[in-house]
Amino acid sequence: MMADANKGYVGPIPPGKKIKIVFVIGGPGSGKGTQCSKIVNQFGYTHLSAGDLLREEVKSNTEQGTMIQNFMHEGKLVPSDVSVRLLLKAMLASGNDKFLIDGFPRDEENREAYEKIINIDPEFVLLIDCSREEMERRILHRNQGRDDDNMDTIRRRFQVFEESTLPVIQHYEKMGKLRRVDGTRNPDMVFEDVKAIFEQLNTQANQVSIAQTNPFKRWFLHLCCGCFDMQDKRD
Ligand SMILES: Nc1ncnc2c1ncn2[C@@H]1O[C@H](COP(=O)(O)OP(=O)(O)OP(=O)(O)O)[C@@H](O)[C@H]1O
Ligand SMILES: Nc1ccn([C@@H]2O[C@H](COP(=O)(O)O)[C@@H](O)[C@H]2O)c(=O)n1
Repeated sequence: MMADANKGYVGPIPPGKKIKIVFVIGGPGSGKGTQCSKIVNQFGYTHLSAGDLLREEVKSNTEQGTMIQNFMHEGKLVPSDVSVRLLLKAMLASGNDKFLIDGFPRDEENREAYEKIINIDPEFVLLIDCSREEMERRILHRNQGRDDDNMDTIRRRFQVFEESTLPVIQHYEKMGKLRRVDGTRNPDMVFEDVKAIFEQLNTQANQVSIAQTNPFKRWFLHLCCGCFDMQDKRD
């Protein structure tokens, strides 16, 4: 039971502190970063983009930075232990207890490394669904000077999404953790659906905390909405 006792706790984060993780995934240019900024403003999460953390590391001019740059230039996935450790470091530095992890996990290896190193079950996985033509159009108009926003690399990034990320999506779908939104509409319309998903999570969390603190309300909630059995998995 030792491993279970540590499950969910990241390094010096005190045991008992509840950490909320939401993964945000979708194809390249589907609007993950755009929706994450809106979620941060409204719901107070810390936004950690795996791609941004890797781009920051490239700027460090270290051997690891050069290795990362080569992978990114080819549109390939950087070895998972590198991206997971960058995420862990950023989580520890943030002081927040709610994280949006954007662009992660991108493949089964990412997911397994996360489960080995961080191992906090995501509350849910938000999938921003978008057609390939629309994603391509957005990336080609993005104009942020990204080294990987060129046609050759974009093609490779789409291939990685279709071959490696789809199995991760299927995994979370089977677990009942996937929340899919139609990302082809304008950003505010997409956010309406995203907002509803986060509000539902808050409502569930409130019901659980009321249920845990007050036996009468616990019984009452049981009668009203059957949430008596809802348990925080990490308790
Ligand atoms: N719903 C939308 N409708 C139209 N344009 C959008 C929408 N969402 C984002 N965009 C634009 O499309 C481009 C890509 O968006 P964004 O960077 O948020 O996508 P992403 O999924 O994070 O991309 P990547 O995976 O390549 O980092 C940006 O220029 C952004 O302004
Ligand atoms: N889990 C990840 C995420 C990203 N990468 C690399 O970064 C590139 C850009 O990612 P964006 O999310 O910013 O589009 C991506 O093409 C990969 O090269 C990664 O390796 N692992």
